[in-house]
Amino acid sequence: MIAEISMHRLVLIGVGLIGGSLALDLKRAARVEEVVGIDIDADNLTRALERRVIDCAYECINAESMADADMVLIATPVNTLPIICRQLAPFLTDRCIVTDVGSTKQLALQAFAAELPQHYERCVAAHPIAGSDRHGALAAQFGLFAAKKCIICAHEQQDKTALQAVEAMWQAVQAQIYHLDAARHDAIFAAVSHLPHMLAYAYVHQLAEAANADELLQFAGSGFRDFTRIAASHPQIWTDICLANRQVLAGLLEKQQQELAYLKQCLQDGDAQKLTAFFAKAQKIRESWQNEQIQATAGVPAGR
Ligand SMILES: NC(=O)c1ccc[n+]([C@@H]2O[C@H](COP(=O)([O-])OP(=O)(O)OC[C@H]3O[C@@H](n4cnc5c(N)ncnc54)[C@H](O)[C@@H]3O)[C@@H](O)[C@H]2O)c1
Ligand SMILES: O=C(O)C(=O)C[C@]1(C(=O)O)C=C[C@@H](O)C=C1
Repeated sequence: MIAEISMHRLVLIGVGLIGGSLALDLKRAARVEEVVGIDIDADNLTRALERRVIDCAYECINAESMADADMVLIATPVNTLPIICRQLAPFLTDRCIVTDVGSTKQLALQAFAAELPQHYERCVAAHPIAGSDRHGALAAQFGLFAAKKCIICAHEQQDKTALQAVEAMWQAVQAQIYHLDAARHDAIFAAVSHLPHMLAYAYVHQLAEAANADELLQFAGSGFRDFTRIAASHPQIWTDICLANRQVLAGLLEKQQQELAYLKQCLQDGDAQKLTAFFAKAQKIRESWQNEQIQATAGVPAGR
């Protein structure tokens, strides 16, 4: 059992879907007295204040916005981490913890090590496996992380109390903590998150490039909706993720082409047996994954 967390001031950099949702839950659970929001989008900050996601707003990192921070949570596109860490450096007190929520973790650890060497021990790389295709402060919601996994990629110089504080923060919003090495994390999420996003984007492009694209979209139903939901995700967020993980991802795209080539061959051969076997194997895997998800979330209060 991890100790409870109680913060006076949390500085949230990037007041969007993930950072905003975490702020809402921490405030509701009375684990933080004040959330300071920093974001480059002034309109987004206004919406965040209106929705009480944050208590005060700043458009830049400076002595005033960073004053008395117990923890800094970076929830911006992953490519912004190095510059944000560089900007933070002069304002971090010894006790302040720095953490992030980015979808790729080797880049986060590299940014912490390169830009915050004096503070590296108190930098904790984390990644909640929860989200949606929406973005910005208006998308922030209560209960987003309940019964969801949160991966922590601790490093070799990790300060134990900083690690425990970040674990306690995610436990306070009902996330389940898992630990992974950063390279392993990036390889896993290339396969189960980044690749499906690229495939959904590619498929939407294939439709859009057809001569009768409007007609195709007019008749698209729930199969189209379910397969392409994630193609509505924020372009900058996903450009950064895919580029940060490009090596593993390129290999997986190559493998996907082999799967498609196999399917094409089955069609050309009119091989119903092979096709059915292929679909049946996928169906079984998908069904058992779904059953495990249902069991894992059993008992989570409704409306979360
Ligand atoms: N969307 C998901 O499903 C999901 C899930 C888990 C983790 N993540 C990770 O969480 C992070 C945030 O994603 P999100 O979905 O909340 O995005 P979002 O677009 O909802 O929020 C990001 C916010 O960061 C702000 N921002 C961008 N650059 C900035 C900068 N240099 N300084 C300050 N603010 C800046 C944007 O204006 C925006 O308000 C990303 O690193 C992403 O990889 C996303
Ligand atoms: O639900 C979605 O829309 C998501 O894309 C969530 C999702 C995922 O791929 O599972 C996206 C990125 C993350 O880093 C974690 C979760």
